[in-house]
Amino acid sequence: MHVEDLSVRFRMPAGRYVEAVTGATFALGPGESLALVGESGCGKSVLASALLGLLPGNAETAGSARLADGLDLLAADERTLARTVRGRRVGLVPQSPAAHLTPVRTVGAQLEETVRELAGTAYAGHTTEAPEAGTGPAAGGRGPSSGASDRPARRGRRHRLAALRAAARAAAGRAAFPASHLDRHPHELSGGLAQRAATALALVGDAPLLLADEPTTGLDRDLVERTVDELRAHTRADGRALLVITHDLAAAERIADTVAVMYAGRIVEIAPAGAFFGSPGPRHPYARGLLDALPERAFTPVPGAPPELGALPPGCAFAARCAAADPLCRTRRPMLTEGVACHHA
Ligand SMILES: Nc1ncnc2c1ncn2[C@@H]1O[C@H](COP(=O)(O)OP(=O)(O)OP(=O)(O)O)[C@@H](O)[C@H]1O
Repeated sequence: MHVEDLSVRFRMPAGRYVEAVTGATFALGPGESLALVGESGCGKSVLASALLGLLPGNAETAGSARLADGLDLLAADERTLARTVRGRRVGLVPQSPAAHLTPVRTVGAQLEETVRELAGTAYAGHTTEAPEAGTGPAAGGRGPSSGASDRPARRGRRHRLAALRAAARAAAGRAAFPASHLDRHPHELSGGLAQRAATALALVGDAPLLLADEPTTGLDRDLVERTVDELRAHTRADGRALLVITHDLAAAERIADTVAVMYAGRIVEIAPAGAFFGSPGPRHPYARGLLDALPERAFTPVPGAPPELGALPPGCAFAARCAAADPLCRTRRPMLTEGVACHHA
């Protein structure tokens, strides 16, 4: 996927705008994983929603987000997005698996339904309770179990059902969800298994791009690591691209090839994960501050708070919190140049 100059703003009353995302540019290839990190409210989820065509009515977008086959996600109409993008070209690993799964249905049933929806006609009719054409009373008064002429139809139906079950089991297997738990409801699952069930749903359509929006929120550290490792494995093994949106830098370090740091709606630094988390480290003062705030590092929070996205300052949005800011920073916005948007990096 190539995202070029993607911007999203929300129209507000009295002609005001909230500039949620401005000029985001990045590329993501097969087998690669990019982590988009930043504090709450910096525009990460809005960017994800833009890629899936899930923005509310007051949103205006600009720029492009092209998939390898040339489809621009920002320009595509709802019908195209619903029929060919969500689940098929872009799989979504949700923020809260428990909320994403339907509580009253077993995991197996949900997987089968997703397989059927995404596969279209291949499994059509498997849930039809009525007898198939030529087998019911209206077709000659014979019950479904009588006569020879209905056998091929029933065999076909049984075959489709078996194929559907097999496809659902295969998806569960790929997400390491145990087949023995397919008949359980979401509330009968541990947090880890619920996460795997949600990942299995995201993998059903075999989408070449996975989008994971805060996939580790609310999980304990062990589970974060397992979830992240599993997502990473799906990317590496199958040549998928993975876009992970997270405020969890430890998870980002574990999963990403590339890190993009967002601040106040803009990507302020984009760097290979090894250089960012290791040596020479981040170049943007905000990115350095994020790492220094980690308990295992200096444990020193970035002072102050980000600006309102509806009232951004004219210069660098981070200037008010930055120890190195000078008059240039307060008046002229730094552009992203060679991976960093800072006058002093
Ligand atoms: N429909 C909307 N109308 C106006 N502003 C909106 C709308 N949706 C989101 N925003 C604003 O866009 C900004 C970015 O929000 P977003 O949810 O993308 O942040 P985030 O970085 O994902 O934060 P979090 O981690 O808390 O989800 C926020 O200031 C939010 O208030």
